[in-house]
Amino acid sequence: MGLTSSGAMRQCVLLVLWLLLWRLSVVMEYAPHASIWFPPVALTLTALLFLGWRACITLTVACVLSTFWEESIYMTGRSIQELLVSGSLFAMLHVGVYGAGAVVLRKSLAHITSYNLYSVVMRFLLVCAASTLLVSVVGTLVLYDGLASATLKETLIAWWIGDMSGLLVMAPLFVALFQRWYPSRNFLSDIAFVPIVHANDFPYSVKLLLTMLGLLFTSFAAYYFDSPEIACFVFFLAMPQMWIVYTESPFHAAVSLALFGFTMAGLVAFWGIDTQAYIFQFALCVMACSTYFSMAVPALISDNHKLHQQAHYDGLTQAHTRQSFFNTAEQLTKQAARYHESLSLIVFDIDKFKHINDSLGHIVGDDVLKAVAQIARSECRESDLFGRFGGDEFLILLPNTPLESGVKVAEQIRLAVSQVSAQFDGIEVSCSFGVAPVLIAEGVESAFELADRQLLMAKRAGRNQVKWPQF
Ligand SMILES: Nc1nc2c(ncn2[C@@H]2O[C@H](COP(=O)(O)OP(=O)(O)OP(=O)(O)O)[C@@H](O)[C@H]2O)c(=O)[nH]1
Repeated sequence: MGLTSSGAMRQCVLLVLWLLLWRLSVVMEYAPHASIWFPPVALTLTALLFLGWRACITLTVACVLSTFWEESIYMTGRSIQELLVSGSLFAMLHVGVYGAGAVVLRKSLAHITSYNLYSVVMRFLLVCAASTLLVSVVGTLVLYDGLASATLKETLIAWWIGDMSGLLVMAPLFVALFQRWYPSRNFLSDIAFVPIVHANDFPYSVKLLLTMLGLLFTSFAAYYFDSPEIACFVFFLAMPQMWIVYTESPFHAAVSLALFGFTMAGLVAFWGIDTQAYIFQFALCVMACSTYFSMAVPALISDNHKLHQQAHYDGLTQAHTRQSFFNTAEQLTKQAARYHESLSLIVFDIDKFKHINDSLGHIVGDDVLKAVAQIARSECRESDLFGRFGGDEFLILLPNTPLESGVKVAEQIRLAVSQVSAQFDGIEVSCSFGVAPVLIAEGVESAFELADRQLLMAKRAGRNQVKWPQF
């Protein structure tokens, strides 16, 4: 019952929202009955994508109601029967063609990743262009006096551009919103990346404000000077939009595009610059296409960052992986040679860790590993290099540290590890340590062999102790 009523509620929201968007589109009416900014089409495609045939009835009702509403605005004197026929034809065309578009897109949206983003974008753009062209041609010929219409060309082009810009600009935002309502659909989930940005980047609101001010200024100048050349400056606003695309989430990019579309439609209507409306609409379409193709770049950067993290840091303990540890240690050794500094290497291993795993399970074992790693790190300096050799064995490279100081650090860690026992209901947790100096001429690998031998001696001597070579 709860599900049914929430489903009915969503259908009502869909109906009201569609009609409101339809009413808004009238502000950009360019030719009789054709607006060059028609956002309800994006809601149609998205609803059909997510709800399939369940959206058809609601959208059909919306199309018929909009025909009656249109009549109340334009008073063309059509009878109720004529309005019903006209509304039904509009609904069949609108729902039928965009429904077919939704079927084509459904599969590709479910398998979208940053690697195939460009091909999905290409498919989306083709579906947008083809479906809007088909709807506008058939719609103009069937619904508005056919070839005899005195405004055939104007109506057709306005209808096509209006539907196309509405679809291009609003569909991603609606997909993101519907995704929240219907999480099981899982569209776009693989490109829900967090962009990598510099700490000193400006906040989203500033970028958005800049774009809106640019739009306000350009539209005012186009109105004031009544100049299509000046209106062309709107293409430059692709720059702040690209800034948003590269540094913000895909959702933020979709919001800014939608906001740009709505504000632009409002400003063109407000200033009454209908003659330049096409320039603004083309700029909007170009901006939308650039936005989608450019999204691949931050998505790939984000993927790259994730891969880099996985390659360099162990997922469980956040210590450097073995490979990353030895690569970085090599660099630090070269630096130490340059400045005639000493380096020490600590190798340590949890005592009888197999027993902890076997008696308490691997999940607790993992928690012990994490806790030991955290304690060891807390005893180190920022400049020390902490790595996981594998299993329960860890490595610490201590720059600018002679062997005696390295032994002291190992001893501190050994004492601190006893705190871990308290965290795990008194399980005995201890570690054995081997410490060795890193001799510049011999490198880190041989220091590791030496320290590892000391660790073995510590194990043989009864564990929970630190061993180092006596020179
Ligand atoms: N929970 C968990 N266990 C791991 C992980 N990696 C390795 N191990 C286990 O850690 C244990 C390592 O045992 P060893 O170091 O060989 O021996 P030990 O029991 O610690 O004995 P000593 O080192 O001689 O004190 C093995 O049982 C591995 O299966 C891990 O990521 N998580």
